[in-house]
Amino acid sequence: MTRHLKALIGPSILNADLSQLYEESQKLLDNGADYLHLDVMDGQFVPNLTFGHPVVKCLRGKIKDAFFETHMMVEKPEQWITPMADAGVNQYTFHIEPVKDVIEVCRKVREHGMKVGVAIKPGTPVSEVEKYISISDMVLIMTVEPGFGGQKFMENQMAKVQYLRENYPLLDIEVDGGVGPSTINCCANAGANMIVSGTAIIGSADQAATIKLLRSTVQDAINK
Ligand SMILES: O=C(CO)[C@H](O)[C@H](O)COP(=O)(O)O
Ligand SMILES: [Co+2]
Repeated sequence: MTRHLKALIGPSILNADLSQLYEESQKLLDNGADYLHLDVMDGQFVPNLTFGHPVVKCLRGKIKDAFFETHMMVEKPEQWITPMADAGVNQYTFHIEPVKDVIEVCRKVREHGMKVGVAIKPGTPVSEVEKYISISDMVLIMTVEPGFGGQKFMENQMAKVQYLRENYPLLDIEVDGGVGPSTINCCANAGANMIVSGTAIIGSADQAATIKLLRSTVQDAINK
């Protein structure tokens, strides 16, 4: 049976009211989110600090079945594989830039029963991540400099998405950073099928309608 690409919308809770992390997360899921994108920052790989596995574990304690993707913007991703797996993470997406042995990290993530995502910053060539496609489940192409939500979308990153889609038709390709109704068309046309959107969804007056718009735009492009 041939695998078909699906349009999946994974809101980032980075700019949500983190004092209401559970309520904000549940609201996104009630409004149709396909998965939750949890931005983990260590203040070293990026100049910002968010939360770690204890918070993810608490959230999993209240939200039993949703798909959790952690976006690991950390200097030592190998250090957090076991704690995040124990916390109930489904997909462990890490940046390859600080890692010496990416293959070993991918292997360890899978050994812990999580799906593997490999991520690159805007300044990293797509050839750097292409090497790891055969041992990962998804590629994340950052469309902002990682570290903060609410930044301007970097359209010049679409060439990487287009290259990957043309060469790997069934690969899950995620974009993350400044994605919303005004930028979704170029993401969909370039070939992204997994969409992280934070500010545009969190700040939306109608989250369900925004999620629906993002998903239908991408699914229409896939079906073309
Ligand atoms: O990884 C991230 C920043 O490093 C966030 O996931 C991303 O910024 C999403 O938020 P927004 O849609 O507001 O840009
Ligand atoms: Co992110």
